[in-house]
Amino acid sequence: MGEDYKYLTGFGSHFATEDPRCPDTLPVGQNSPQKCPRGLYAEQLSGTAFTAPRLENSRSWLYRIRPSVVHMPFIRYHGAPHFHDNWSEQPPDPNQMRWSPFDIPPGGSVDFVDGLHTVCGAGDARGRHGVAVHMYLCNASMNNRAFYNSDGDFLIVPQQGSLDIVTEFGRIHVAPNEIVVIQQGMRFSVAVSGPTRGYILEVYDNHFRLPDLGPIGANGLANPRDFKTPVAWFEDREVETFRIISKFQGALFVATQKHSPFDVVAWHGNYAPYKYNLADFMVINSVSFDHCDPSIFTVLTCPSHKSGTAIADFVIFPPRWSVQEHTFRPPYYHRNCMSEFMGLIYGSYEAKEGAFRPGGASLHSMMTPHGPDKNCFEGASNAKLEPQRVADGTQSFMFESSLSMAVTKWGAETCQKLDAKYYECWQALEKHFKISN
Ligand SMILES: O=C(O)Cc1cc(O)ccc1O
Ligand SMILES: [Fe+2]
Repeated sequence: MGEDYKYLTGFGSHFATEDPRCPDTLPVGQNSPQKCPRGLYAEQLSGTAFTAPRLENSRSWLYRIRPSVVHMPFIRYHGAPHFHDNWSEQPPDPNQMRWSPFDIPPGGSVDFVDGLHTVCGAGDARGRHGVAVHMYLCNASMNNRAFYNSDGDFLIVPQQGSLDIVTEFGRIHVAPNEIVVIQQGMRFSVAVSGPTRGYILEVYDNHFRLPDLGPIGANGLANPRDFKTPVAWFEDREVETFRIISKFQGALFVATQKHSPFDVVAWHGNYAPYKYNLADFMVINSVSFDHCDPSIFTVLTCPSHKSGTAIADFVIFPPRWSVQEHTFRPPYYHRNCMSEFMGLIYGSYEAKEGAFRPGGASLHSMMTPHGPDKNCFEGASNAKLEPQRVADGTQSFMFESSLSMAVTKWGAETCQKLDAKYYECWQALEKHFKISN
């Protein structure tokens, strides 16, 4: 359970950690000694180009029982047929989309990897430019299997059921209302207990970072010290067949080996997975009037080369006080040059209390109009503007991308969750116009 897990704190820190069973394992004063302590192999995992600017440069040194290269050749893997990056399966569709909660398969034989389903995305893994949104819908633990993504990073948002994740860097427990980021190349294995569902934001271009705070100052929003990276943990386990599954150029491959890849006894560096509890987010908002843009709720951002424009932002709508005077407080009506994918962890979302439910989703594509439904508009236009708690007992979020995302065939048809009547929630909005004010 969660209590056994130990973490180091700080976003992007330069960590140094040894499994407590093996102190004094990290080489002192150098990375590649002629012989590593305890007969381990040294292996570097690079998260940026060797020559990336120092502030962005990320890599870690892993001291492991065997180097990762000890595996049989990769062959194609066909176990997760709905997990892909083919964005041309469906004709473009600019309509507002809303999905009912995605079904978790019955029984107990679908693990995290085989339960990956791509909903929408854009870009190209070969060009290292793109974004994808996936659901994981599973009910079984990965058994002698590990996964890594050669194409980009995963930001995982559990919605139902917690995940016990073994990584090369150590063990992470993550529950709904927490997120975990596992970057390109890191091997991990997910154990679940029962029906399990969540969302994944995958980015190809860059790693996630904390947003700049500008005039907010040095503190606020997601604070660096609340990000948690696991301490080193290893197992020295030989098995008949351990499968390493990789997503490479959008396709899945599997290689077998006869030992657990979770054999890193100690590691140091600043390229490591981390988790974050959304309850730790310090919310900033208007205390006078008007509705701030949702960027005030940005937890993490994956920047593009265009200044201030994200490949994808991870934005949350946390429980908070709403105090604005003479203001329409819910989200405004909106057309955006970005794509907005939203999900709900629990509770309801203030702009649409109806059929947007936990484990479901919505997509408002580029320039597609959206905003409060009729009930929300009428209610908020006439509400007494007292200080009020909003979003209590709820947690919704948005993946906002500067890329124009296409919906997969699974997202549009196979999942059978797309609500053809979503548009109706706006049709009853009345004309209130009077030429005399
Ligand atoms: O519900 C949405 O569409 C997300 C959203 C929230 C908000 O507070 C302002 C703009 C916006 O797009
Ligand atoms: Fe919006």
